[in-house]
Amino acid sequence: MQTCNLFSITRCFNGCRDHTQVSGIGTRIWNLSDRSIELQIRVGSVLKKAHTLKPGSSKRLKSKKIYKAYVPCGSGSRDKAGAGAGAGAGGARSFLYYYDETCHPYIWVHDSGGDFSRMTEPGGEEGCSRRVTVTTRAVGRATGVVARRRARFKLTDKIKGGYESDPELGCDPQARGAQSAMVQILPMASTIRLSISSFATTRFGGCISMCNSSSRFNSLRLASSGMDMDSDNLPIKALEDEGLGPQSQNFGLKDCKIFRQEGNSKSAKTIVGMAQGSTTTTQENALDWVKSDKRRMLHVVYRVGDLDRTIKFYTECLGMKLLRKRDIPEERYTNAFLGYGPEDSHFVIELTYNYGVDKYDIGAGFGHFGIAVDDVAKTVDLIKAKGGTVTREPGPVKGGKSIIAFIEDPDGYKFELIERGPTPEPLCQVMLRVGDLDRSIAFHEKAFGMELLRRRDNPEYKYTIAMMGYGPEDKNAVLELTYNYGVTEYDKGNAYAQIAIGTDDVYKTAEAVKLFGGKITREPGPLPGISTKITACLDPDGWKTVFVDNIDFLKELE
Ligand SMILES: C[C@@H](O)C(=O)SC[C@H](NC(=O)CC[C@H](N)C(=O)O)C(=O)NCC(=O)O
Ligand SMILES: [Zn+2]
Repeated sequence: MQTCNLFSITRCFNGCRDHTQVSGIGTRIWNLSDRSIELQIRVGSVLKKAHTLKPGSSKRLKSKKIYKAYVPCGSGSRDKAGAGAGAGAGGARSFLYYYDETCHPYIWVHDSGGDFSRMTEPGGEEGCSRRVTVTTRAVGRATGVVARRRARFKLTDKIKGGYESDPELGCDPQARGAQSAMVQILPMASTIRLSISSFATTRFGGCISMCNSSSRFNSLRLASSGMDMDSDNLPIKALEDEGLGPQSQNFGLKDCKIFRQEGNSKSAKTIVGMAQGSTTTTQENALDWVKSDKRRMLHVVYRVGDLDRTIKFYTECLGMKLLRKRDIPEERYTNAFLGYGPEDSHFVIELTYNYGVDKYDIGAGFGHFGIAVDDVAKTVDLIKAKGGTVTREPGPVKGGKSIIAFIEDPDGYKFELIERGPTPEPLCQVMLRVGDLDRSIAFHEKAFGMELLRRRDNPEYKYTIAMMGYGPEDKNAVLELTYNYGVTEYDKGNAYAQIAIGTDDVYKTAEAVKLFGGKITREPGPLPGISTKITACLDPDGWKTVFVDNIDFLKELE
């Protein structure tokens, strides 16, 4: 875990009271590290500005708005999971809000994926304790507040130490003595999960800010102790345990050399170690959440060249029902949903017909869809009678006992017919080929919260399969991952699109995906034109999954 040293100072007027800045004064961000960093200013996920701060240099950001500043901790660094939190160049590791309407050294509010924290100071008195109310709320992208929680913090200022003057700012901090703020965080709310990383001034005068790969799964961490606000002992305890006593919670500037902190390597290592510990905490929090999230495989999406041709085959040969169709002329495509039961309780197929496109390349990575039938031979006979294509006659699977057969639909998609007793989920498999089975199992367990239901190695035929899903294989649709010995990559073609999975929180889901090595290809938020919140991602093999907000999904079906 690398630390970076950022320090901000802003124009103040007199004493340490909350002021609304005169417009145009702005906030100055210092780079106290020994390497250039890129300061990325975004609104939402849109990169508005990028500034390169050389060591010891600073940049004044003129705004009265809350900024979300991406601060890559070390150029090119990536967080442990290998995915940067932001899309920014240089491997932005975390992004921070800062509030530029206070003349106090900044408590950087770590934030990720849409949490929004605003510090407001109800006009404290100079040099005395003040209450800082931090209101955190999880907001969807411009979709308003999802949840609002409050915590009240007691900020006790002790005026001592010294600012370096900053002629540019015209604010001569010397004139009013320096500031350093002792912060005692007395959380009033027991459930708040807020990640505040801070400028912790070590006993040796260094200003160190922790840029941990923050995520929604963080809890409050001063120096990234990973302490959860829910715990009785406060972060202060963790720091004391590490010999970083109360004085280490200065948010202020005491002894802080503006241009180069003389931080003590020991304390830095300690804090870094704590930060690494907190990354584990973060991952543990994410795992817990992912496992507790209400998830279900909703539908599999793929493209066909003739919608009516496919609908006819699926209904007449495979016994599916046409559940609904939707035409999106402005986007020049039509969807048809087919399955063996209603979408609010069954895994279904979402066909996509793009106007004028009658052929797709299925590629080599897509394997098959699995359909459980009570009599494979009978089904095969029906398909043959309808002129369908049978590519593998009914019989026991090679190296196993299950009776299977393979057929192809009009576009060439393979369907495995699997002989099975009555099941609530006849559409029971999506088989995709992967290049590293252990990597794929771990990813689907951690990032998707799936369970490894079955793993079967077939050395005779040089392949291994793993069944992953959210419930028993005979009652739920599963993702069948197939590894062929020695094959690490497949051409994915352009026909198969993705699986859609339901979730209670697309924002947290996206964070967990990033945390465990997935790539977010569509930031969480509402689809244009409809309010359904989704996020899209790629797994380590490049297979796409879309997560859909459970409540929005049901509203779409109404
Ligand atoms: C468990 C059941 O749903 C299966 O899909 S296993 C079927 C078996 N799979 C493979 O052979 C996978 C490896 C293959 N090289 C591939 O990449 O698809 C299969 O297809 N067996 C064929 C048979 O005739 O039994
Ligand atoms: Zn299969």
